[in-house]
Amino acid sequence: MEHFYTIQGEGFHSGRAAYFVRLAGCDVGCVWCDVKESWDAGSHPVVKLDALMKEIIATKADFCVITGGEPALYDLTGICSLLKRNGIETAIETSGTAPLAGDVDWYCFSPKKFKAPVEEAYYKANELKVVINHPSDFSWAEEHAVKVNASCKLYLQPEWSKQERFLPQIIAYVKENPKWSLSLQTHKFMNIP
Ligand SMILES: C[S@@+](CC[C@H](N)C(=O)[O-])C[C@H]1O[C@@H](n2cnc3c(N)ncnc32)[C@H](O)[C@@H]1O
Ligand SMILES: Nc1nc2[nH]cc(C(=O)O)c2c(=O)[nH]1
Ligand code: SF4
Ligand SMILES: [Mg+2]
Repeated sequence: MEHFYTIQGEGFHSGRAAYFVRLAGCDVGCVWCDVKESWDAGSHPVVKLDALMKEIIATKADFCVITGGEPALYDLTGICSLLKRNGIETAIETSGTAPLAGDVDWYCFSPKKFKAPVEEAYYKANELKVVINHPSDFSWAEEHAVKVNASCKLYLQPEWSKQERFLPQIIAYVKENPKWSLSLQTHKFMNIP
């Protein structure tokens, strides 16, 4: 759908320079999704992998985030190995609803109520990032936290349009449950992609 060099705004790698590759197509359908225009893969142009790699390598990026849409719908073996061969670390942002084909260095798992994740998401996850959109999402987040591997980092991220309502609750929750950290979509505050 689009590709751009920016700052990772969310989660563990927040603040780090990152080249984003956003693949179009998603079958999850979150009501609050902030990139609904990514859902229809057919409405975006196909980009050749070698051309994309040239654009990435032309920057100083040492980190590439593959997102979407739902990037795990695609076989990412080729893009991941090309990035690795060029010394670029890879990360994926995924709802974990499809098994991942491709070797990534960082797996950010953001489960959704709208479609159940596959079991491999729980052991592959380096980071569990749960969007808080309803008071019941705190206990829902805990249901996933007990299933992820022991070294997985845990984040709660307010749904962007409900930040004013949920931020105080997330702050109080993280203070009571310090295994969780707060993740904000800092790129939106900075008005960068
Ligand atoms: C747009 S999604 C694309 C990757 C993948 N489909 C997923 O959901 O993880 C990227 C990240 O943005 C989060 N996100 C999407 N819409 C959001 C919103 N309105 N507020 C906060 N986070 C949101 C998702 O949960 C996910 O962690
Ligand atoms: N700067 C920036 N950071 C991000 N982290 C995750 C994003 C995503 O949409 O997957 C995202 C995004 O769209 N922009
Ligand atoms: S899974 Fe990700 S891209 Fe798909 S609708 Fe949900 S937030 Fe949007
Ligand atoms: Mg985003």
